[in-house]
Amino acid sequence: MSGALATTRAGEGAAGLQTAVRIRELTKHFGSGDQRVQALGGINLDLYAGQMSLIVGPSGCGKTTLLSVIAGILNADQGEVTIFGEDVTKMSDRAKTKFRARRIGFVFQQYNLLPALTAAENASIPLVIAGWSKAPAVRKAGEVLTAVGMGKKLQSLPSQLSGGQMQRVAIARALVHDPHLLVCDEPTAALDHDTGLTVMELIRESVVRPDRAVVVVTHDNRVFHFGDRIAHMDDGRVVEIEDRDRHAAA
Ligand SMILES: Nc1ncnc2c1ncn2[C@@H]1O[C@H](COP(=O)(O)OP(=O)(O)OP(=O)(O)O)[C@@H](O)[C@H]1O
Repeated sequence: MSGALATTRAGEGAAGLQTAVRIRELTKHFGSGDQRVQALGGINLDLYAGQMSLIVGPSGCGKTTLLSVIAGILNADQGEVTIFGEDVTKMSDRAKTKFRARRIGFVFQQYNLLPALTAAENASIPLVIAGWSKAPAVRKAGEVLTAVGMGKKLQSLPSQLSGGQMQRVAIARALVHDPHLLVCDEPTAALDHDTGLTVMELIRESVVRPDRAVVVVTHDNRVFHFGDRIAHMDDGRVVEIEDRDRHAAA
């Protein structure tokens, strides 16, 4: 597909869209002394609601580190990350865990399904963690699984599913608690090309709503065209931002 493409310098914003993720002067190092590695070297980036944003760049440039800080899994050294107006970098670990459970959904390259649980039970986990009792949680998970094309596999175990089907279960699990932000780390990396495209389409359809945002880390350039905003990273920095008008005439 093709659409109008605008390239801006890192840090510039797009007008008229609600900011979902606001990142300012974010730094992160690992190790110390000779082993010290700068993973993030002062990131400034805005990602918008109603959009799918991609974070791309060469191996080791800091993509997963950035996604982990956005998702509140990893603490930054310095800087600020606000998610729909809430500053995760200022939260206590306890508050962050609660915030994550309520507001964020996760999809990873590895599906991380529990092998002894059915598809519906796996997808219900965030609701059970949020305090739902099992029967309504599994029922709700069944609805979301049906919406992602897995209605006939609710009782299947992960070992009975293909990679693409397992990723659909993982997507249903990520969406079941109706998060505002969906973060995906290489969601297509373990899938063949066509299945990868279907999964990206599904993620896009499921989350691109005015009050929701999705951020995908990927090195798979075959899925770049799904992005509304593409942040290119190199050596711990955002070096270029592409904004694509998906509705523009080809
Ligand atoms: N836990 C860690 N301990 C030490 N160094 C780390 C750790 N995690 C990441 N790094 C280093 O930080 C830098 C950024 O890593 P990161 O995993 O964020 O990159 P990436 O762009 O996601 O790479 P890839 O595409 O290969 O997954 C790399 O130099 C990496 O070796």
